[in-house]
This record gives sequence, structure tokens and C-alpha cells, in this order.
Amino acid sequence: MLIARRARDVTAAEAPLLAAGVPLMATAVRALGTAVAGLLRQRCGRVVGTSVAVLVGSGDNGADALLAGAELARRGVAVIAIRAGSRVHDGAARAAHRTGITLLAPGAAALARAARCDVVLDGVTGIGADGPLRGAGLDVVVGLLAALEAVPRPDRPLVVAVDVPSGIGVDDGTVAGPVLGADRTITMGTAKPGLLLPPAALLAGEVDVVDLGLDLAGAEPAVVRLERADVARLWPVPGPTDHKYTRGVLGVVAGSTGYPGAAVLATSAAAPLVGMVRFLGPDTVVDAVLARHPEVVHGDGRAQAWLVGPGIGVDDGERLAQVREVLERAVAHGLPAVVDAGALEVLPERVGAQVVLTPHAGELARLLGARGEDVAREDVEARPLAHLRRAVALTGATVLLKGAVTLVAGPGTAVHSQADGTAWLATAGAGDVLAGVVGAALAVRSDDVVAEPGLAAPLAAAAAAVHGRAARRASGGGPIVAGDVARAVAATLAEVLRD
Ligand SMILES: NC(=O)C1=CN([C@@H]2O[C@H](COP(=O)(O)OP(=O)(O)OC[C@H]3O[C@@H](n4cnc5c(N)ncnc54)[C@H](OP(=O)(O)O)[C@@H]3O)[C@@H](O)[C@H]2O)[C@@H](O)CC1
Ligand SMILES: Nc1ncnc2c1ncn2[C@@H]1O[C@H](COP(=O)(O)OP(=O)(O)O)[C@@H](O)[C@H]1O
Ligand SMILES: [K+]
Repeated sequence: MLIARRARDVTAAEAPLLAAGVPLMATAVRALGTAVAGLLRQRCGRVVGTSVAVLVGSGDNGADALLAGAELARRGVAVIAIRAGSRVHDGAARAAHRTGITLLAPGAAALARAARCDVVLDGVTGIGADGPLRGAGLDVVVGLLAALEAVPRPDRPLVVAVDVPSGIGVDDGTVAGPVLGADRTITMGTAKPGLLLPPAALLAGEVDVVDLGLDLAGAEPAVVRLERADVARLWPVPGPTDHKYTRGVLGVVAGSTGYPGAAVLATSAAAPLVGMVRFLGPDTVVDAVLARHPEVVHGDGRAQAWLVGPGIGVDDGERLAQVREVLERAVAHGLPAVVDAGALEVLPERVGAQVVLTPHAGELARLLGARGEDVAREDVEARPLAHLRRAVALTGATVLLKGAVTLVAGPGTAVHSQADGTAWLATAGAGDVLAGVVGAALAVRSDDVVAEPGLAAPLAAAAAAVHGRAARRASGGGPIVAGDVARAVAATLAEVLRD
């Protein structure tokens, strides 16, 4: 599991080691040098004779970057260093000088040179920053972003962020000013919340954590991300005494004459993962579902979890009446349920954490609006975690907020952040597939969720992980339709569960 801790917790964990004389910065610098050398080898086929530009801020983040630059210079890399703060760490400046690196003033000429290097190392600010970039750091980042515009995309340098992309909200993932987006972030000691929370997470690229030996056991995880083994631990495997009812039945109310496909997609994704899917819908939708999945059972009855809403519009009164009835029944029995799309309109005033809402940013804004909050989609996109938390507080539900990075939290649970998919997943119907997978995850662990409703959040995050991985598998780097993702779900789960 990737665990992000807040800046103050990292600083507190560093303190005793620094007091004991443990050379944390040397470890950070070695890891940075190795990572950049690896990237240079990947990009250029060699390290000697390549070029790196280092952006050097006032604090230890700038020192990390400059010392890594000095190490790379000793390995035959042509390194330029550009001042991006009011001062430069003494020891790092001396080490750089000894390797022949001179610190350049942040003028247009230096930034144009940086924009033509093989790698740019962003050491403007790290966890000691307060607020968005200002002063020399801001000028350098704005100037470099402009200089990069003049370079054809394939020739632009790879950007490596030291600890965090400078200027992001380290603890809250906000982006309140210019930030140089990174291809990779080499982060020290532990991940930071801003590396996992959108929108900042979208500027961090791949995240590598450098082990500094920090004791973080007492630091509350701010955000967590499930990895393959975590998903495998959460997902049950049927045993020899299981039958379809013990594995779990998912009841689905989805699709309408306008959107029959959503029902097909949601049931396609769920059917292989559960003991049985039972389906409620108008005849034409039932026909479409059964044509693709004869194993789906038509009609009402007992289920271990319910999925309501995919393909049902916010003004489809007739379908919403059925959704309301099923949802009220599920809530009254304390059963897990997934509430998606139009069904969010008929969510009871208060529900428990076993009910998982799956809005995208627009739907979350609408949900909050219906509860008296004046929120636009853009507000949710700018501060997704704050709005997700608000929705949890107002409804009592577990909320899964869909996006390039998907966030999940319930009342009192850890915040989960999953980014397992690909941008090719931004395609109509992908959300219906996700709803099917979340419903299945709740159905197969229904008893556990009823006993411990807080489990709905990690299960929904695990479902998002399976969905994202299925998209990647189906895509292989190219275009996909949502049906491809649904068809890849079963094989993806098999791969996740394989040791
Ligand atoms: N401690 C350790 O052993 C280890 C620490 N490590 C590393 O240290 C980093 C933390 O270092 P840090 O504490 O020196 O803070 P840091 O992020 O470099 O910036 C602070 C300076 O930046 C400035 N500044 C502030 N806000 C700004 C803004 N908005 N916009 C622009 N500038 C701004 C301000 O200076 P001034 O304004 O005076 O110019 C301030 O002094 C950490 O991220 C990791 O990389 C690793 O090597 C592991 C071992
Ligand atoms: N850029 C992206 N990168 C990765 N995943 C994405 C991206 N955009 C959307 N997704 C995922 O695709 C799905 C889209 O769901 P949704 O917005 O409900 O679409 P639809 O209503 O068409 O099914 C969600 O699971 C979301 O996380
Ligand atoms: K940085």
C-alpha cells in the first residue's frame, strides 16, 4: 500500500534521525542521482554526454537537487544549475562548484538552455514551501514553461520533481499557481498527500518513494493507494463449499429505454465476479441484457447488495420510482448498495457507510447543490477531496468520486486514491462498468460490510483498481470502448489474485 503522510509528520519523523547524525540528505541525493541516470539511459541510451538542468530553490529541496546535479556531473553529464530562490544551500553550492557547475541567474537565455536539456530536475521547493510559488521560484517556473513551448514536444526534457512538483499544495493536492508538471517524482521517506490527490497528483507523473528509514508508525496516513496485493487481500476467492448464493447475489436496477446499454455494461462487468446477478428493468432492457448475458436472472428477490442507477436519467420518473423503492428497502435492511447516475437524485436524506455513491465531479456538485451548497463542477475539480468529505458528512454514505484519479472515503475512513487506469478510459459507459464492479465487490463481501460498514470504502477503492487495471489491459496503449473494459474485468481479477 502506498501511504501518504503530511509534511509536518515527515519533518517530525526526520528530526530524531537528523539529531542522531543520520545522513538523510545523502541518501536522498544518491537515490535521485541513480533515478536520473536511469532515465537518461532510457532516453538517450547513455549517461555520459547527456545534459541536465537543475532548478535550485532556497531550501533543502534545492540542496537535494543541486547535490544530485553534482553527482551526475561527476558521471560525465553536462549540468547547468539555475537559481530559483533568494539563496542557495552553502554545502550544495560548494559541492557543485567543485564539479565545475556554475549557478546561472534565471534569465531567458539560461531557461532556453534548460528547455533543451535531456532532463530538468525541479528543486525549487519541497515540503517546506508555504503556498503557491512566489519570487524567483515563480519566475523560473513561468519562464521555463514558456521556453518549453518553443521546443517540439518529442524534444522536450523529461521533468523529474524532487520530493514534490514545486508549488503544489503538498498536504491538500491543490494547484493554486504555476507548476512544472513532472514525468516522475522522486519523493523522500514517504509519499505526500499532494502526490495522490488531484489536481496536483496529475502533475506528479510516476511516483517513486525513497526509503529514508523514517519511523512513521505514529503518523496518521493522510491518503492511501491500494496496490495489487492489497486488492487481492480484499477480494474473496470461492472455496469448495461455496455455491452461488454464498458467493453473493447482486441485484441491479439499471438502464432505460433511452439508455439500455448502461444495463448491459454494468451487468457484464459484475456477472463474472459474483454468484448471481438479478436484474430489474423494462422489458426492452431485460431483452438487451439477456441477449448478452443469459446467466442474468430477471426479477425481484433476495440479494446481498444492490446496484441502482446506471443508465437512468435524473428526470426518468418511472425508473426512479423503482430505484427509490429498491434503495429504501436495501437501506432499511442495512444492505450494501451502490447508488450511481440518476439514482443519486433519490438518495434518502441520511444513509449508512454501506451505501456507496459513485458520482463524477458534475454529479457531486449537483448532489451538494441539492443539499443547499452552492457548488459548481469546477469547484469540485479544484478541491475534490474537500467536496467529497462534505458529501460524506451530509449523506453519511461512502463516496467514490470518479476521475483520472478516483477518490473514495466514508465516515471516519482513510481517504483512498486510485490511479490505475488510462486516459483511454475517458469513454462513454466506463462509469457503468465501474458501477458493476463496485456492486460486485460489495455483494461478495456483504456480510463483512454489514458488520463493518467502513469496509465499503476500501472495497470500492479495490473495485476502482480492478476497473482501472482492466482498462489498461484492454487498451494496451490504444483506444477502447467501455465494453472492452467490461470484457477484461474477469481476466484482470484473475491476474490480481495470482501471487
Ligand atoms: N530535513 C532533511 O533531512 C531532509 C530533507 N529533504 C529535502 O528537504 C526538503 C525540505 O527542505 P526545507 O525545509 O528547507 O524546505 P524547502 O521545501 O526546500 O523550501 C523552503 C524554502 O523555499 C522558499 N519558499 C518557501 N515557500 C516558497 C514559495 N511558496 N515559493 C517560493 N519559494 C518558497 C523559502 O526560502 P525563501 O523564501 O527565503 O527564499 C524556504 O526557505 C524536502 O522537500 C526534501 O526535498 C530530503 O533531503 C530528506 C532529508
Ligand atoms: N482521464 C482519465 N483517466 C483515467 N480514467 C478516467 C479518465 N476520465 C474518466 N476516467 C474514468 O472513466 C470512468 C468514467 O465514468 P463516467 O464519468 O460515469 O462516464 P459514463 O457516464 O460515460 O460511464 C470513471 O471510472 C473514471 O474514473
Ligand atoms: K521540488
